[in-house]
Amino acid sequence: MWASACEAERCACANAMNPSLESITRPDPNAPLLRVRDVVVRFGGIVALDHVSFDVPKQKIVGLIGPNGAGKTTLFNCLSRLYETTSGGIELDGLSILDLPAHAMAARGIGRTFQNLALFPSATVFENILIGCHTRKHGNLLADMLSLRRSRQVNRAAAAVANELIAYLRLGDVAHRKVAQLPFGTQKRVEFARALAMKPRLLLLDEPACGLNHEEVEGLAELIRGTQRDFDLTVLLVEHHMGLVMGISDWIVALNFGRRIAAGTPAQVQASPEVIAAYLGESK
Ligand SMILES: Nc1ncnc2c1ncn2[C@@H]1O[C@H](COP(=O)(O)OP(=O)(O)OP(=O)(O)O)[C@@H](O)[C@H]1O
Repeated sequence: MWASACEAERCACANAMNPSLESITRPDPNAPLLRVRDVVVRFGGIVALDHVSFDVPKQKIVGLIGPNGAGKTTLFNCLSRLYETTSGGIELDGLSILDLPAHAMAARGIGRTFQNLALFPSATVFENILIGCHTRKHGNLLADMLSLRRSRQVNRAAAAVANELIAYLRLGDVAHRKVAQLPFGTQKRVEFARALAMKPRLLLLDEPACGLNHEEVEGLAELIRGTQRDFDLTVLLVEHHMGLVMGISDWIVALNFGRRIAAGTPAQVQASPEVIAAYLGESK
């Protein structure tokens, strides 16, 4: 929906800094958006991720599965820069993210939802989504503060994006209600909208089906597919709900005890003896 605008904005910034950089840094359109290479994370004696490697191709939905304690959340936390890797590399569009702080990830194009919602419960739906719009902003803050006109323009643009997302996610009826007063399924849609407000290229969804009923999970599958298409998104999805993850993913990566045990299409991964053993509790 607006990925091309983001790309143009990014190129304009790069050219303004140094025109000669454009030819050097021009992204390969066929390269994966995300590369995870040989990532190790240790917590004392626990090896949460053990030399994990995989790619997430542009504009695909990739599911990350594995039994409890497999290392899925640890990997998400590395991608959000909430955890440090012990070793290995993570690149977004060919550039390492490992030297960036967590607060820079939205501007870099990574948006995220959380397993246990991370909304502001006493703020309204509109305000929560507006926060997402401002989270991504990476212009010249001092110049904006000094210019009332510019600041008004920025706020108007953010409000327009928030209202667009409220309409897209059919949240119009509750736009000015406090999030704490809303059912859990609706709160999940608000968190989804807030993540989209950051205009991510890579959207990380952490167990979006958790706590939803059967009907809501069906709606969620349509929402993820539709959003991926309409916003040209690349999605990495951690999910225990096998019906959802197998139904919507183009590619699946399976972890167990911190190791990658399978990667392939949903059919290939479902047939993998290592995956079957891991879910039956037979794997080491
Ligand atoms: N901050 C931490 N400190 C110590 N150990 C941790 C920490 N975070 C995760 N671990 C450990 O790392 C391993 C992987 O945990 P992680 O939460 O990543 O698994 P998961 O696949 O997300 O599990 P679940 O599906 O239950 O959420 C587990 O053994 C866990 O106890």
